[in-house]
Amino acid sequence: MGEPMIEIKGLCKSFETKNGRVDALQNIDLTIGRGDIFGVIGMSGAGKSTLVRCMNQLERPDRGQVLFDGVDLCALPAKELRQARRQMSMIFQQFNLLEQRTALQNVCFPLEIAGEPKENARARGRELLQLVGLTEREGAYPAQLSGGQKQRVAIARALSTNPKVLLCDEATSALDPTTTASILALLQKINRTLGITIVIITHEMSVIEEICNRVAIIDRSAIAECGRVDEIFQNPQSEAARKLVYPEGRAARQLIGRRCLRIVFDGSSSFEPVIANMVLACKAPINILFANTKNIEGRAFGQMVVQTPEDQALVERMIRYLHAQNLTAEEVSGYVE
Ligand SMILES: Nc1ncnc2c1ncn2[C@@H]1O[C@H](COP(=O)(O)OP(=O)(O)OP(=O)(O)O)[C@@H](O)[C@H]1O
Repeated sequence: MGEPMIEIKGLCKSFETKNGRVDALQNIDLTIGRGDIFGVIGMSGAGKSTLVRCMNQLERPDRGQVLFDGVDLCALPAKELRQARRQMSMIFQQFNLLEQRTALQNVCFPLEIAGEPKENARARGRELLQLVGLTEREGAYPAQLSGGQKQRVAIARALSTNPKVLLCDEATSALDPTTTASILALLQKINRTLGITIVIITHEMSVIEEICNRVAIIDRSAIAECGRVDEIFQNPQSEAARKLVYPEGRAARQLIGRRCLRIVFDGSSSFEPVIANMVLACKAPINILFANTKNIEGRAFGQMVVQTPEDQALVERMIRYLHAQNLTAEEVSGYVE
C-alpha cells in the first residue's frame, strides 16, 4: 500500500428510526492507499453505503475521524468541506444525470457551478467524453443513452473537477455483465493513467476480483477483514470472507465429506494443462465438485474444489504436483463453517 489517501479512525454512525436506534457503523478503522483500487464488500444492510457517505461527509459520523490526504474532514467548517469534497467525486448505481441536459452539458455542470468560463468547461468536457469513449454522443440526452453510456457520462462528470478520489457506490449493479466489464476496464484505465484512487462499493465478489487490489469486508456494521484481494481470496480468515469467497459454499460443503482438494488459481497458470496434467501425472481420476473460475486472456483465476480417490499417498502426490505448479492447494475434507 502506498501512503494513505483516506484514513478512517474509530468511526461510528447510528440512525434513530421509529423502530429504535440502528448502529450502521461501529468503530471502523480503515486505510485506503494513494493509487489503490479499494473494494468495500458486504451483504445488503451491512453498512457499505453509510461508510462511503461518511467518507465524503454526505453523512456526518457520530464519532471518529475521516482523514482525506491528511486533513480531518469531520473537523472542517462548511466552506472548506465543500472545497475538499470537490476532490472526492462520486458515481452511483442510478447514474443521477440531469435529464434535461445533453451528455456534454452534464459533464460541464460541476465546472459551471465552480464558475469556470463556459468555453473552458466545454473544452474540458469534450476531453473527458473522449476519455470515456463517448465523443460521438456529446449531444445525446440521457434518455437516448444506454445504461453503460450513462455511467460513462457520470464518470466523465465526476472527473471534471480533477478529483484525487473517485467513490463508486454500486456503480455497475444496474448493468449487464458485458457492460459491467467495460465500465470496470474504464475505471482501471482511469486509475492507471490519471493516478486517481478509486473506492468501489459492491455486493459482488466478481467486481472485487476483477479490478481491486485491496478490499475491506464489512459485516453487520463492522470490518470483518481487510487486506490484499489475492491474499483474502486464497486464505479467507473470517466467516464473512469465506461466505464471499465460496458464494455457493453451502452447496459445495454439502458435497464435501470425502477427500477433497481446494485449488486456487491466481492467474499464473491456465486450467486445462494443469488439471489434465495432474490427472495424467498422478494416474488418478478427479471429480470437479465446485468451480468458480474464469479465464482471462488464457490465464486462470478463481478456485475449484475437486474430489479425489480415498488414497492418502495419492492426495499428497496431487498436492505436491499442484504446489510445483505454484498453485495454492489444500485438503478441505470435513471443512465446516
Ligand atoms: N438514513 C437512514 N435512516 C435510518 N436508517 C438508515 C439510514 N441509512 C442507512 N440506514 C440503516 O443502516 C444500515 C446500513 O445501511 P447501508 O445502506 O449503509 O447498508 P448497505 O450495506 O449499503 O446496504 P445495501 O447494499 O442494501 O444498500 C441498515 O440497517 C439501514 O437500514
